[in-house]
Amino acid sequence: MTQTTETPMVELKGVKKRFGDLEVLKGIDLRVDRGRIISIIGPSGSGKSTLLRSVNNLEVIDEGQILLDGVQVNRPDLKGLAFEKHINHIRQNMGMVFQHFNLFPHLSTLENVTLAPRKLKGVSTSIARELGMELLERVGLADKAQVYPSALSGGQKQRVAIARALAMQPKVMLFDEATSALDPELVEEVNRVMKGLAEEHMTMLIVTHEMAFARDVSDWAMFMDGGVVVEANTPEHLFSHPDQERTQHFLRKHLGTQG
Ligand SMILES: Nc1ncnc2c1ncn2[C@@H]1O[C@H](COP(=O)(O)OP(=O)(O)OP(=O)(O)O)[C@@H](O)[C@H]1O
Repeated sequence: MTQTTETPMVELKGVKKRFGDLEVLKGIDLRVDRGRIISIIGPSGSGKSTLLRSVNNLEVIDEGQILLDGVQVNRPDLKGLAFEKHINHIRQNMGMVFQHFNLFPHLSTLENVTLAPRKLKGVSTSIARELGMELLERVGLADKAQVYPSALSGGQKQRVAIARALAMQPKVMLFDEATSALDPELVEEVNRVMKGLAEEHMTMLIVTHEMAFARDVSDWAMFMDGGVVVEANTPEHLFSHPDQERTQHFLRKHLGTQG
């Protein structure tokens, strides 16, 4: 990707992570400029989720550096409350969407969206509701504001989860297989919302098994295998004529059915 002198929105330098004897990330470098969309693809177990979860410190890395807009996320020098304060501040700037929506079942759709701005940012209830309704409108669910999650389809739940993540007005959105748990007919409605964010130049890191979506939506695509970045390039290049045999083999298997 063309490098600019601008501070990257997200930067990883030599990131390593192990679980016991298993080294899952073996020194990852990545630079994501403002407004860019990066998709991360690769076989199951290659470390994609661990990488994404490390970005907002849901996994604590063993070595290397992660920076958000120039501010170091991992801070092994900070302990206890000082670290809690630091990481809470960082997380306010990152929206994360998981495979399983993790909505609060006892809160309405609108309350799910307004909770974090009210509790973490001290936004007044009326302003939070106004913003919440705008976001529900944006994901096409304004008419479901008063409904509880149990009455929503998987695709609708995921769209609420996206609205909830956007409510903190994050600098970057992280998507960890956001459509993997959905029935095929519900995938498109979530993809549409993600494409809308891409058009608005939201910075996004997307871990996905959907090759066609990754090819269409991202500015840069990264193929991981065995905890390393095997190959990274524009989606046009990576998906059409990958340089590495491992990438070719993976895409032959996956694009054959989805492209
Ligand atoms: N908390 C954990 N404790 C121990 N091992 C873990 C933990 N989380 C992940 N792993 C292991 O780390 C490796 C990478 O997992 P990760 O979930 O990052 O892969 P992935 O590429 O996202 O896979 P998938 O596409 O199946 O989600 C796997 O071998 C997994 O079993």
